[in-house]
Amino acid sequence: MGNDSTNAPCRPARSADFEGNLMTNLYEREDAYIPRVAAIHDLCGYGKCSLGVAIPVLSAAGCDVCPVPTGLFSSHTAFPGWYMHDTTDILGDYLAAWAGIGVELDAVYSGFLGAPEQVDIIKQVWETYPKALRVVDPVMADHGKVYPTYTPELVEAMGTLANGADILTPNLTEAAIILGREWQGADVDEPTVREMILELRERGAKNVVLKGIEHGDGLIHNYVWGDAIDFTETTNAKLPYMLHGTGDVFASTLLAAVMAGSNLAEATAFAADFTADAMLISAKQPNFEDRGVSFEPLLGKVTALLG
Ligand SMILES: Nc1ncnc2c1ncn2[C@@H]1O[C@H](COP(=O)(O)OP(=O)(O)O)[C@@H](O)[C@H]1O
Ligand SMILES: Cc1ncc(COP(=O)(O)O)c(C=O)c1O
Repeated sequence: MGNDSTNAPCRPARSADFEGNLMTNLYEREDAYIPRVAAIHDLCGYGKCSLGVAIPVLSAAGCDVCPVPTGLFSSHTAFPGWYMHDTTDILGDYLAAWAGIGVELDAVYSGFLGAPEQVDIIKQVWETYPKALRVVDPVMADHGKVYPTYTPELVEAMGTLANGADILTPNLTEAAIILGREWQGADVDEPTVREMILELRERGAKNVVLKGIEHGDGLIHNYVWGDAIDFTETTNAKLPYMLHGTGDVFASTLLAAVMAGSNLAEATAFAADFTADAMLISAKQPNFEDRGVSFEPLLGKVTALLG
C-alpha cells in the first residue's frame, strides 16, 4: 500500500514558535507543501456544523483534512429529536492505526466532543504530534446554556483542554464556564473582555479569540489577544437572527486563514466577515433556520486566501 503522502515531511514550525503567521511563504515553496490538519469533531448528518463545516472549509484553504469523528449525530442537538452514537471506544485504535502508518500532522483542531475520555485522547494526540499547532474550539454551550449531551465531567475536562491551546476560540458562555464565572448575557464591556482573555491566557491558552460579544451598539464584536497578537477588536453589523453552526464556520474559517498565512487579527476579521456573509446567503434559503449556515457558495473566498 502506497502511503507516500503520509510520509511527507511535516512543516518545520512548532506550536511553541507560533507567531501568528506560521504559514507565510508556504505556497511559495518549490514543493508547494500541503499542510495536514486533524479535525476532531462530531459528524452531523443534518444541520451543518462540526466536520460538515471543517472538512470543506479547510480543504478550500488547501489543507489535507483528516477527520477524527467524536460522535455521529443524525442532526445537531438544537433539533427536537436526534440520534447520537458516541465513538469514544474506537478512537484509541483509530489513532494508533494512524501512528502505525506514519501519519504526520501540522495542526490538531478540536471542537464538539462526546465524552470526557476524548479530552485525554486529544492530549495524547498533542503528545504524539508535539510540533502540531493546537487549535481548541471549546464547543460546549451557548447563550448561557450547556449543550444537552455535555455532562459536568465533560465540561470540566474541556476546560483543561482549553489551557493547552495555541489558539482558543470560546464564545462568551464557554469562556465564562472555563473561568468559573457567572454568565451575565452577551453584553460585556471591554475591560471585562480583557480580564477574561487575560485569565484564559494565565491558565495556559497562548492566544484567545473571544467571540460573539455585544455592547448594545447593533454590532457583534470579536476580540483576539495572545502571545502572537496585541489586543485587537473586529466588528460586524449584527444580523437580526441566529443560526446554529456559526461557531464552527467562524473557527474553521479562522484556522483556514491562519493556515493560508494570515496573522490572527487578519484571520479573526476574515472569519467574522465570512460568517456574516454566509448568514446573509442562508437567510435566502427556505427553512434557513433549520438548514444551518449556507457557506458553500462562498468557499472560493477561502481559496482566494492562498493568493
Ligand atoms: N447575528 C449575527 N450577526 C453577525 N455575525 C454573527 C451573528 N451571529 C454570529 N455571528 C458571527 O459568528 C461568530 C460566531 O458565532 P457565535 O454564535 O458567537 O458562535 P457559537 O456558535 O460558538 O456560539 C460571531 O463571533 C460573529 O462573528
Ligand atoms: C452535535 C453538535 N455539534 C456541534 C455543535 C456546535 O454548533 P456551534 O457551531 O453553533 O457551536 C452543536 C450545537 O448545537 C451540536 O449539537
